[in-house]
Amino acid sequence: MGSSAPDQVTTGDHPVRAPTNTFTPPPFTIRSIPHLSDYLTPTGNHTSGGDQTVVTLPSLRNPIDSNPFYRPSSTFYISPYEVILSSILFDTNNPNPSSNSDVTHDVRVASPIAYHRAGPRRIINFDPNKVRAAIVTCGGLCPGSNTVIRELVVGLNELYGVKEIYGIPMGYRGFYTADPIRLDPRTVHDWHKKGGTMLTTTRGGFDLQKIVDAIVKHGYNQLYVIGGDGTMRGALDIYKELKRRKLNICITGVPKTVDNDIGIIDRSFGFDTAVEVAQQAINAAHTEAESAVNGIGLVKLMGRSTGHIAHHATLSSRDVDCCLIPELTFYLYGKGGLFEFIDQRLKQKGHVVIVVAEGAGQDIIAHSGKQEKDPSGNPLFADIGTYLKKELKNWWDQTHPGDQFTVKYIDPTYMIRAVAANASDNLYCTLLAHSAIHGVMAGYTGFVSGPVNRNYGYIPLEDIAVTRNVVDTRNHTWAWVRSITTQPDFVK
Ligand SMILES: Nc1ncnc2c1ncn2[C@@H]1O[C@H](COP(=O)(O)OP(=O)(O)O)[C@@H](O)[C@H]1O
Ligand SMILES: O=P(O)(O)OC[C@H]1O[C@](O)(COP(=O)(O)O)[C@@H](O)[C@@H]1O
Ligand SMILES: [Mg+2]
Repeated sequence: MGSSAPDQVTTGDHPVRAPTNTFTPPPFTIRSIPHLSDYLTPTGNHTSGGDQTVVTLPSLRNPIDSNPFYRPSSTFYISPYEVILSSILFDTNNPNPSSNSDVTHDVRVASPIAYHRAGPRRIINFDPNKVRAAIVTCGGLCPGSNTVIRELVVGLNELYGVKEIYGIPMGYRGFYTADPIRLDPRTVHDWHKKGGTMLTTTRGGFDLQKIVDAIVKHGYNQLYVIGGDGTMRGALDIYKELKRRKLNICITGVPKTVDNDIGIIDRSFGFDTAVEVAQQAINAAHTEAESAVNGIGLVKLMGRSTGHIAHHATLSSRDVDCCLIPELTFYLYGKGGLFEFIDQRLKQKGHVVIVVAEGAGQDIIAHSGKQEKDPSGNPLFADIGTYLKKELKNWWDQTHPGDQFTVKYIDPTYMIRAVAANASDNLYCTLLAHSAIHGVMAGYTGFVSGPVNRNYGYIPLEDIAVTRNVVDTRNHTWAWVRSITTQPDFVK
């Protein structure tokens, strides 16, 4: 059988050798981080709500200067001029990629955003002896939350000498319903080895005025909020209210989401750990399917509106025949559908492993009534796993009556997030916590810390609250999934 020759390239568009030339990157826009001095005068008198109050923002040398463990070098402190680019890919042949409609989804952008670099500042705006820090965890569990809490407590104490640190139980509602827990390095010393959150967490209960009133009542002046997309939207509201009331209180977010659905940052902490634990479920499904006659191993993984865990678990495993995520529309019956693919795969190798994200395929499940929501307003989805299991059996009975067939459905749900962080997530949590502390001690507020192109930056809460990180099914990593699984693209 003769092989056909590849198409001849006749244009000069794709030179064989990489061209070298000079290239001027497009201009980038620097995102400023809110600072207390935006609405408080550093040294003077200040009017607040009709009352004459004196607000002083002290300018102090960073106490790390005199910390015997650090010996800061000339490059130790981060200057306000150091920034990180959000996009580090450029098409040197097309400086204005957004003008090309074929690449509108491309990460190469005409005008990248730049974020300020995270890290210690030479001058700080808090007297460590007057800091009362509060730490709260909100939303679902995520491996590493306890590490972030631990490192916030230890970092505040050991880097800056802060002594008054409190944990807020029960998430946002805990500000106005629960007694704070005093935290010190001894209390938290082994928390990085524990899953969950030692502070406890809840969904819902976000009452802005009650929360801010409680913050004022307790005299907190630094707020560290660990949570996901919902929590960050709440933190933005708190920041705006603190600013409206002209309060000398900083708030920062530490982005936590096992689903990895927060945008701008490279990935969220706990995600790596969750993908690692998901391998155990996929391995079990593979073993069960392989040992059966016409065996199907079906694994449902977390991922409410994004399929990152399923996507990465599939790429890591290599045993998966089909990966279904919320970003991918699919159908079961007919040509090019899931069941046709499964039929072919069973004939080829006798078993099939399917990984499905919990938010996938909601459109194919018949719904009755209105969408249920959790106390935070997140949609509560129908169980795609049990639905697929039932439909698979119906389909098989109709198309292969009497033939052996087994579906083993594994739903590890909370097992992938209710674990302690792995080594790389633990390290990541430490850097996040320290970045947050350095920013707040320098008077920055309304920001989150996170890795942007592998450098830690400060990103305004305003930006984080509106971005979402979804799986791009048009890019190379999804193409890689398809090449591993050879699953259909479900285009009718
Ligand atoms: N749009 C919003 N504005 C203010 N608070 C919110 C918003 N969305 C969620 N929250 C609050 O943030 C907290 C956590 O939200 P949730 O969506 O459950 O988890 P996560 O932050 O992990 O995504 C809850 O207390 C919820 O009430
Ligand atoms: O049953 P719970 O605790 O509400 O959590 C379930 C949800 O939590 C998640 O892990 C996401 O949680 P967050 O948005 O809080 O990070 C989803 O994948 C899942 O749907
Ligand atoms: Mg969320």
